[in-house]
Amino acid sequence: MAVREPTIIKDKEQMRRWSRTVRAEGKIIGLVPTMGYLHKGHLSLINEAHKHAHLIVVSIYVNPGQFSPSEDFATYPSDFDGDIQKLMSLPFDVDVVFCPHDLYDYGTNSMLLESSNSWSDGGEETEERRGKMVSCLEDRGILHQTWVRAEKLENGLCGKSRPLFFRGVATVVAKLFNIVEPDVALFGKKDYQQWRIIRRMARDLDFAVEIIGSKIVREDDGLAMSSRNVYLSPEERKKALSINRSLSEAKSAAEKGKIICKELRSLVIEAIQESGGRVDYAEIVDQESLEAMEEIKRPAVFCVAAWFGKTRLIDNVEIDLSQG
Ligand SMILES: Nc1ncnc2c1ncn2[C@@H]1O[C@H](COP(=O)(O)OP(=O)(O)OP(=O)(O)O)[C@@H](O)[C@H]1O
Ligand SMILES: CC(C)(CO)[C@@H](O)C(=O)[O-]
Ligand code: BAL
Repeated sequence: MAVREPTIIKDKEQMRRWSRTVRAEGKIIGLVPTMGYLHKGHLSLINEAHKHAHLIVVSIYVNPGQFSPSEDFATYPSDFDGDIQKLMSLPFDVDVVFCPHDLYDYGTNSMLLESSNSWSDGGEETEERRGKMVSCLEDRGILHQTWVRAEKLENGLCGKSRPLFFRGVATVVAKLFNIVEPDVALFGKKDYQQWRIIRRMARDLDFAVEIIGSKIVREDDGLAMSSRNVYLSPEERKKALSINRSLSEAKSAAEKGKIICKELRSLVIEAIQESGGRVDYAEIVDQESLEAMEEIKRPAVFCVAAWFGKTRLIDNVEIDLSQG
């Protein structure tokens, strides 16, 4: 069990002061960015951070910049007290929980924060403006106008159905890096594309942060842990097992020599559809570039997103046939 409760920091200046003070003492800082409602997947990232850093910061922030107005920003699950209890159950101390009220500049439009679906400039809400792609952030009226984009990596997979998602993720992670100034940051490979984009961003923009990807943590029955699993009915949850099951079958088939991606994709798509899921995508892509491939001849990752009822789940499996 942890000995000390984490210090809760809500203010970004205070967060930066804390980091700079401990850095001056020679401490290595590890950051684990999250949106809260912690589960064992998050705790595994924190465990990993503990191996690489002297001090650990866990951020909890549901970022309006990465949700579209039709997504679940307003209802995203949260349980702050439960999260702190889970952190206290770790065999070491988490030093800081950084949970800013907001990370964006709403200027004089702060009132709009309270009501969604409002435009920032008081202009008329026309169909044309509604049709424009906006995140919850723009929908609520902000002064923010600088975005980080990984122009190629963000296009496929989740980027197709969530066109502004990775812009929001990369930007908020860049902000967190600038505020917390960590030496190392941990991301889960469950969100494979996100992890690759953050790595690329850190490299392209010279962030002095080592980005570590951590393996997917699963429930005993194989379902990838995810905060959104809480939305699933017991029946949908059972059906959702088809994702991991079919991905594992596809990996075994590839290891036995079935390397044509079209065939492997059909196997997974059919299994998910038969179980009652709706496939958003099932793609086999290069692990680095995330470009689709026709045959598995280099390290690949098979990524899936599928809907079960109103819940969209993602999962993936790495397939590297050179690993014997
Ligand atoms: N099962 C998991 N195994 C490993 N890492 C995970 C797992 N689930 C989430 N993470 C990682 O935890 C970090 C914070 O993720 P987040 O707070 O969005 O949780 P989540 O469970 O992925 O939520 P959501 O259901 O909204 O996708 C991310 O780096 C994410 O990849
Ligand atoms: C990385 C992240 C914390 C940025 O908001 C979020 O996308 C998540 O929880 O995976
Ligand atoms: N786990 C990444 C955050 C999201 O899917 O909204």
